[in-house]
Amino acid sequence: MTVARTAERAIAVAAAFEKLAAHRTRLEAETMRAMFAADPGRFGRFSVSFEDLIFDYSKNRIDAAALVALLDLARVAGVEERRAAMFAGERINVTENRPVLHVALRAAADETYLVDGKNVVEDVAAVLAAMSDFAEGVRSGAIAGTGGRFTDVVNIGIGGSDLGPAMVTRALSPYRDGPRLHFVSNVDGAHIADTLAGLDPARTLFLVASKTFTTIETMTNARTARAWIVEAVGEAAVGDHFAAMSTALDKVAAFGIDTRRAFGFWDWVGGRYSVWSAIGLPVMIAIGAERFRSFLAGARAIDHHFRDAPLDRNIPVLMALVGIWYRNVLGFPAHAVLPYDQRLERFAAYLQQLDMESNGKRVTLDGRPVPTATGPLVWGEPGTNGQHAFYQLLHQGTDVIPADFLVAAHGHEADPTHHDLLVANCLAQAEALMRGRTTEEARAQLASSGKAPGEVERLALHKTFPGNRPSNLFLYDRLDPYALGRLIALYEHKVLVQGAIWGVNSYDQWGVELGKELAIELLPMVEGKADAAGRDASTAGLVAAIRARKG
Ligand SMILES: O=P(O)(O)OC[C@H]1O[C@](O)(CO)[C@@H](O)[C@@H]1O
Repeated sequence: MTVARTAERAIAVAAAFEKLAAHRTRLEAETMRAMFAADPGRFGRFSVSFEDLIFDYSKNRIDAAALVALLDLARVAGVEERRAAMFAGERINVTENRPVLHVALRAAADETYLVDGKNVVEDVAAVLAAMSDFAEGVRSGAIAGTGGRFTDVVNIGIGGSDLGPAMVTRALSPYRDGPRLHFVSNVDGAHIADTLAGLDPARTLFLVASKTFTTIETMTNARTARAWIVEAVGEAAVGDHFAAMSTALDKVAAFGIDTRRAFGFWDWVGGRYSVWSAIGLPVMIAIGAERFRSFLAGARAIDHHFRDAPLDRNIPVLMALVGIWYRNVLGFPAHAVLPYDQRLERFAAYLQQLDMESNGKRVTLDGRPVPTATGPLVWGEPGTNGQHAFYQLLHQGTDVIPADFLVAAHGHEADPTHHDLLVANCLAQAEALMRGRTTEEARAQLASSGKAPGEVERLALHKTFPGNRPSNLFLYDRLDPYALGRLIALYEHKVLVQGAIWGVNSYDQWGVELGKELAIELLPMVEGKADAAGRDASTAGLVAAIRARKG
């Protein structure tokens, strides 16, 4: 099976996009408000239920005919082939010559995922068992520091070795009953200094998380942590206070971490897809091995849905197609992620890496320029906070920014007062974006509030909301480990579908390299060990200014 884009396929994709342009012209004359008024069955037709999860995509500027055209695009672009190739363990990460098999990390024991003919599910199970022993040992106190039971665990990692576990442990705080967790990612010494302030070295465990075990931020922070332990409790204690998660176990050993405390994973796991692997160890320490397995099971349920559901009932496929419609057909540059859940405060940051590092690409699998726009800017904050910050622009700004709302029917707190208000706000925002308020309605409201006719006219346009602003809404019972696993997997598979349509490799990230290389070149100049001759005038000028200030 080939995942490369043949000339015939590129022509078919271009033709499918042309057809979509015709649907855009027709739908530009429509509003969602009118479509809802004309069709009481719209919610049923444009939503998909999976277990307790509802994916409502009815508040989008699409109709049945446009959806059919989008599904055709998915077919001609080879989405089904790319999906099959991923599940089959083919090397769909063509620039690094690797399979992409994060689905194997959450496989059931009786499933088979092959890499070069070998079923990797057994290896995954072995690491999970070792992680479980270690995590439960830390939680029970059987594995302790030189000063007794660990009170604090510090994960040192960045990107995929930080964002996943940090987001998930925050999201699942009602399920946390292990030691306190901290995450250090930034090379800015402030991050580790502020984190370690107040911690007891004798009761602190460090987890050094790095797929490559070469990332300069992580290695720098790990060395600082090591020095902190050595200074407080001595060189001999280092072994008791460190563990590591990596694909490079030789480098872990070279760093001086006991390989019995090193948890491995494989090069077919991308960093931004690695929270299900050993990189999830801090999550397991926080919530326990059993709940971690439930997190994996949620993702597995979505893997099966993605693999088996017909395209027109397939939630990740629909998420992707709606996104393609806005990005490529209507030309909207951004996508907002708006969880109505304070504990999902890191969710948008997590999705930024997942989506933007995956599909922020400009060439196709065979190295030609992509003929369409690719990944949008992904950003967001939890509601209701965002409502009092940037929603003004969402409602009345000159750009249209499609949004995903996420909300649970139940909160974890006993008193439902807050949660009911939260849910009402979430529904209200989605409704307001869709419906808007016409100038006539604004006038009527101003008049009924007693404003003089002149004031009514002066303010009516300011109080007009254009509406017709799209959103998806994910509703589920409760944000438990299983539900969170499902949500993340939905977005992972959305990325695959969009990457297949754009014809890009969603699984490399060469775009992060240049800055890293230049930082290494610039370091001696910042340190004053080399001069900046030959750099551009701005960089050289700034280096000189920094040197002058450092004295
Ligand atoms: O886990 P590592 O190898 O330290 O890499 C950290 C992060 O750096 C990147 O390679 C580039 O930013 C990410 O893809 C990755 O998640």
